[in-house]
Parts: sequence; C-alpha cells; structure tokens
Amino acid sequence: MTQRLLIKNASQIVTPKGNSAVRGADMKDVAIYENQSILIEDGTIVAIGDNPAWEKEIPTERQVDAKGKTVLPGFVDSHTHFVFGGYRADEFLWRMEGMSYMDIMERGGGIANTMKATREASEDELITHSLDFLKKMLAFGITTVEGKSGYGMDYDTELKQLRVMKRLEELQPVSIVRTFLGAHAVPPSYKDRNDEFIDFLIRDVMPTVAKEKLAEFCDVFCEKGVFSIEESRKLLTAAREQGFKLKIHADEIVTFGGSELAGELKCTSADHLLHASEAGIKALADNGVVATLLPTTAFCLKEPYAAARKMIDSGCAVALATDFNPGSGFTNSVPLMIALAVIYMGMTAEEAITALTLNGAAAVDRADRIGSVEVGKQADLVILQYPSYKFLPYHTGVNIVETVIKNGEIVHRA
Ligand SMILES: N=CN[C@@H](CCC(=O)O)C(=O)O
Ligand SMILES: [Zn+2]
Repeated sequence: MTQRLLIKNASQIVTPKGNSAVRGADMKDVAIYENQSILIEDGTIVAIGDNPAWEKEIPTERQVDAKGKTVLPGFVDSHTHFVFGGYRADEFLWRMEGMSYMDIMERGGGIANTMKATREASEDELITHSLDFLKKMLAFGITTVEGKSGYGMDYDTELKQLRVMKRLEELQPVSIVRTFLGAHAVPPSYKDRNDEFIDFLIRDVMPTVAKEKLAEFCDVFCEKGVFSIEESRKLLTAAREQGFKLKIHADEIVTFGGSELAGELKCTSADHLLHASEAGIKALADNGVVATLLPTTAFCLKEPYAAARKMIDSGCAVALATDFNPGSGFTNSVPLMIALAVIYMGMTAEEAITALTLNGAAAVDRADRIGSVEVGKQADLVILQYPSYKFLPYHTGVNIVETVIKNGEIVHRA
C-alpha cells in the first residue's frame, strides 16, 4: 500500500531548483512558496500545492502541521571526517596559545595522533562513537553526510573506517556518502617517502576499496608539506582510472595550486579554498567544480575565511559543509556555519541555503535525487520552528530545526 505523508500549510517552503549545481548569481534565486503543502508518496515528493482534498484523504496521524513554520530541503553536509578514534582537545588549546595546525602536525600530532587512536579502535567502538555524532547531525537537519576515511593510512584501518560507514547506513537514518582519503597525510612508517606511499595506496588499497564498493569518491590532502601537486595528480588520476569520482582538499593553508589542479582534473568538488588564487577560482568556475567552503574550520583555526563572495561573483557553484573532524574543527554546528557564512563571508541567506542543500548534493553527485523540494525528488526535508528562512542567520548560532523527514518518514523531532 502506498505510504503517504502530508506536510500541510507551511508558512514558507524555500528551495533551490534543479538537478545540478547552481552557479554564481543563480545561487540566490530560491523559490519561496507561501501557505502551501507537500504531498509525499513512498518517500518521494509527488505534489506541492494547496489542494484541500489531501487533508480529507490522508489520515491525521500522517499529517504534519507546518503552519507558522518553514520547510527546506534536508541539509547535505558534503565534507566530514566523522569516523575516528580518540580526541585532540589538548591540540585545540595549544592552537589557542599560538601553535599552528601545521606546527602540531610536523611534531607528530594532528592527523597522526588520530591515526594511532583509529588504528587501535575496534569496528564496534567506532560504530558507537559515530552513532552519537550522526544523531547530533540529524538534529541539525543533516539528512545526507559525506564521510572520509584517512585516519588509517594502512590497508586494514582504511578499510575498517569505510566498512564502519557502510554498516552505519543500516543503523540510523542519515545517508552516508563514502570517500577514500588514504592520502590524508604521510604516515610515520613512510616518512619522506611520499612517492612510495602514493604507490602503495594506488596498488594495494584502492583496488580493494573499488572492488568491494566501499567508496564512491577519492580525495587527497593537497598541501605544502603534505602531498604535492604532482603526487595529488598521480593519485587522483589513478583513482579515476579505478572508477572513483574525485575530490580534493585544496589551498587550505597556503596558496598551492590545488584549485587549478581540481579544474584540470574536473573534480566533483574542491574543498577548503581559504587561499585559492584568482586563477584557481577561475579554474573552478570554468570547469564546473563545486567550491566547497568550510567556515567552521577557518573559525577554529583562526584563519581568514574563503572568498565566498568573489567565488560566487566569478560564477562558481559554492557549497557549505562542516568538515566535522577531531582536529581542525570539532564541530558539526550547522547554525554556527550559517552564521559565519552570512556574517563574515558575504553570502546571503538564500545563497547559504542553496550551498547547504542543492550544491551540497551536487558535491556528492546526488543533485538529481536530493537537495531541493521538487516533485520527483526524495522527500528529505527540514522543518524550522519559525515562519521564515530568514531566522536561520537571524537566530544566530541557535538550532531552530524542529522536525526532520527522511525518505518521507519523520526521523527527528526537537
Ligand atoms: N585538512 C585536512 N584534513 C582535515 C583535518 C583532519 C584533522 O585535523 O584531523 C580537514 O579537512 O580539515
Ligand atoms: Zn577535510
């Protein structure tokens, strides 16, 4: 029997439109429907309108009254590292005392610190740890999350992280898009042997990840002192040959040319971009690479924010994501991210919505299925407790998500 759900009388339904990333000036053009309802059948949006017959046909227990509230597409957090062992609270405080992220990394802390704890953790421990994070994400309105490996940097642990994410999909409602980030740092056992480590990933790890369909994307931390442009190009080119779609951590700490490489390789997304050059921004815009910006990381690292305004004005498709991880930004606060984007990065509220929904979906190659409230799309929805989307930045830093719907079912109520 058809399972129906009616979201009725929403003060506003606010959504970007389309099946692909929205670029440049179009990012602000969200549709706003007032006092309309959404009819869902078997997890798919089948109508948006104000047909009085719907209320009569659908049992009251399958109706959600959204009067005085705002409905948005479920948020897509397209860049996280949420499966890891241990914490790095000390490092956070060292940074506040003046040590830099790279200083800590060069002294054997940072990613290597989490690598050790992740290697030691059992699959079940990682599951328990991650379930708690996923629950918090859902409460913030995140209905799809991308998660990366990269805290193993050896065969067993990289696969363990990816398998954990696969198992987590069955245990809770948030959809998980898996990314292989074996090239997250050079592990101590390969110190100063970057080439050999890249070869090891390409030859010994990637084929299993591909064969077992453990990841859809491959990513690399392309950065001065981590992986060079040439090493990143070699890894990503091999990854594409093995069937992966591509992502890149680019120009995070210094201007390095990662954005240009993303353009050259036509990566699905290039992420961070705090120090992307003019030519890099142009390369992203010209090649349809989603520019994924991670404001909470810049905030936690006390670094300048990415040039969101300039990117949008140059025709880029910008996405916003939390980069939730134990080091550079141990926060998955969507309200904080929106506040930073609107207050400090010059994005409008409408652009921030597009960035967090349809463009986030494009950054994980799912814009044809999710990311907007449109007939035919999967019914992943967020209901805010206020009558306008403007409350998202205005009620600054506060979580105003009241109800979350995944695949046409209520999965969270505040
Ligand atoms: N910059 C590289 N990777 C992560 C941080 C990982 C960590 O510090 O544990 C990021 O995207 O910010
Ligand atoms: Zn990252």
